[in-house]
Amino acid sequence: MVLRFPLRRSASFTLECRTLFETPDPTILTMEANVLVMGAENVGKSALTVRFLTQRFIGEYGDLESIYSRSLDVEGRKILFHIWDFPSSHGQADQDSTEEKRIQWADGFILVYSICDRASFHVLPTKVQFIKVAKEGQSPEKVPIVIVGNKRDLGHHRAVSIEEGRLLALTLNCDFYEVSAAEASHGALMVFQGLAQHFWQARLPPRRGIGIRGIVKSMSAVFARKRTDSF
Ligand SMILES: Nc1nc2c(ncn2[C@@H]2O[C@H](COP(=O)(O)OP(=O)(O)OP(=O)(O)O)[C@@H](O)[C@H]2O)c(=O)[nH]1
Repeated sequence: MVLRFPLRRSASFTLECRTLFETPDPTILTMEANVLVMGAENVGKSALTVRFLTQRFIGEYGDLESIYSRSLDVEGRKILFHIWDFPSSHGQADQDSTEEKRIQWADGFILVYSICDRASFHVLPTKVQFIKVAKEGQSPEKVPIVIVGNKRDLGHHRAVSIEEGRLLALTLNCDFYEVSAAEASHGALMVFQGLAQHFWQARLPPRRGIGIRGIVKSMSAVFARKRTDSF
């Protein structure tokens, strides 16, 4: 299926998007997940999203709010992402009233900052806290949050070191990537692949250890069989 998405400004782009409904093979495991892209203004939220959707960097993205979809194959499993890209330039009042709604919609979060903009880095702890409060009652494993330091190509304007990014992510129990949406596609892809791994993990039933009872049971079964075999 070829989906046509409105893009910011007058442009539009065409995306080859194979959805779950076109996957007749029942042996392929599939799932859907909603992802919210958050962060301060101008950090590259749209650039990262469009990179993941089209592998392209188009430079200017305007301020259209959109939900995009793309499916991704990860280790033989298919995941359909719905990605809500929200421009931070929208009014603060509007943001406050609808942010909670967007957070409730989302299964996972990408928090973007620019490595050249320290203020965009400083807002992250508050955002993470806001998500955790809104998603209270759900275990952190089920609500993955990824912190992404964007604009890695602008190293000469760097205001946040990679170590600071890593440390913050560690402190907040989030994954961390530093990428350049402008330079390459693999950074955006890694971010979504990482999220996909989390979603699959959360969906798998918790692994139970065999336990002492299980070991005793298995050993008894083996010895019982041996005794029977010797008759
Ligand atoms: N050099 C460089 N510029 C980038 C990168 N990512 C985005 N930009 C530029 O940064 C500016 C903002 O990018 P957007 O993707 O519109 O940022 P945004 O966070 O969606 O901005 P809002 O919609 O205003 O919230 C644009 O001029 C992009 O071309 C990057 O990795 N490197």
